[in-house]
Amino acid sequence: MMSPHWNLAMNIEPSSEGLALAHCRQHFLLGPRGPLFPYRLLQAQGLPVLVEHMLGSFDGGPVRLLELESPVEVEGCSWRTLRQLMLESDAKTFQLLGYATQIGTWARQHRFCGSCGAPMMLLPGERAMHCAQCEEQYYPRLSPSMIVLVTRDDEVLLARSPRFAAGVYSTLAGFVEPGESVEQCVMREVREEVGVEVRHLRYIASQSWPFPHSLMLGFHAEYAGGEIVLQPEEIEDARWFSLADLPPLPSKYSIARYLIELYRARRLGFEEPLLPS
Ligand SMILES: NC(=O)C1=CN([C@@H]2O[C@H](COP(=O)(O)OP(=O)(O)OC[C@H]3O[C@@H](n4cnc5c(N)ncnc54)[C@H](O)[C@@H]3O)[C@@H](O)[C@H]2O)C=CC1
Ligand SMILES: [Mg+2]
Ligand SMILES: [Zn+2]
Repeated sequence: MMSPHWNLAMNIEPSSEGLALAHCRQHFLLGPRGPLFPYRLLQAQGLPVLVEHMLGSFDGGPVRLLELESPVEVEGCSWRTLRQLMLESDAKTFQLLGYATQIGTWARQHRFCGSCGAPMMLLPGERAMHCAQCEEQYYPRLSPSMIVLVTRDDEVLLARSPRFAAGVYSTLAGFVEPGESVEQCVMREVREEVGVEVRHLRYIASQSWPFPHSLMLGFHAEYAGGEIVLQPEEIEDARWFSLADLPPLPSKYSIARYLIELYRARRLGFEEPLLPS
């Protein structure tokens, strides 16, 4: 597994040196040299900054996040979605942007206490917002989600959501609901989305996924019975594909892709892929 090249370090000395990202609702400001700007340069633009967070260090220098109220125009720059940037970035930049977008989303959504409505303050030395009235802490939100490759010998069950790029098929995924285990979630989501039963779940690996704040828990599961029945609206198509003849697959940074390539490698005796970090 690849290890991160940047470190979470909130206690970096405040100074106007280093780099910064400008983020607003899963969009980043993009300059001629990408999404990372000299901090001083961004500061000088008079941007509508909602909150500022120290993210950590990247290639040895501090990186800050400026969460903006709105995606204002900046000369010579444009706004790009995190999804577009995923396709254009190297792995470590995507990891930094994924982290930044999760912190930015949380910071934007937790300025006021959800219980009493009072303005909140950042807890010193922690990534948490604090309500003094309720004595309540709010940490960044994470949504556990399962993702599963359903297998039947040399075939795998892949599906399309109407949101996918043309031709792309992927594994099944879904959010864990209150009161259920991840294993129960796998069984339920597979039943709901494609109408089949699975058995012999095998946990494979996890991945932080910033769309918008999922923690993906990845499985392989064997087909146990039933015919494919598509869930209306959610699933546009689902089929069995032979490992020798797979359709276009999702991003190389996705655990979906990893789960498929890992199974193929194990069945057909190829070298195993690396888990995207
Ligand atoms: N990294 C990867 O390889 C992949 C990651 N994913 C991620 O898995 C997650 C779940 O996948 P979906 O099929 O979209 O989920 P899903 O099958 O549970 O359906 C999505 C719907 O669930 C509802 N929902 C329930 N709990 C929710 C929550 N905590 N947050 C948001 N919506 C919630 C909403 O109505 C939403 O429209 C998403 O974050 C998606 O981006 C999905 C496929 C591949
Ligand atoms: Mg789903
Ligand atoms: Zn409160």
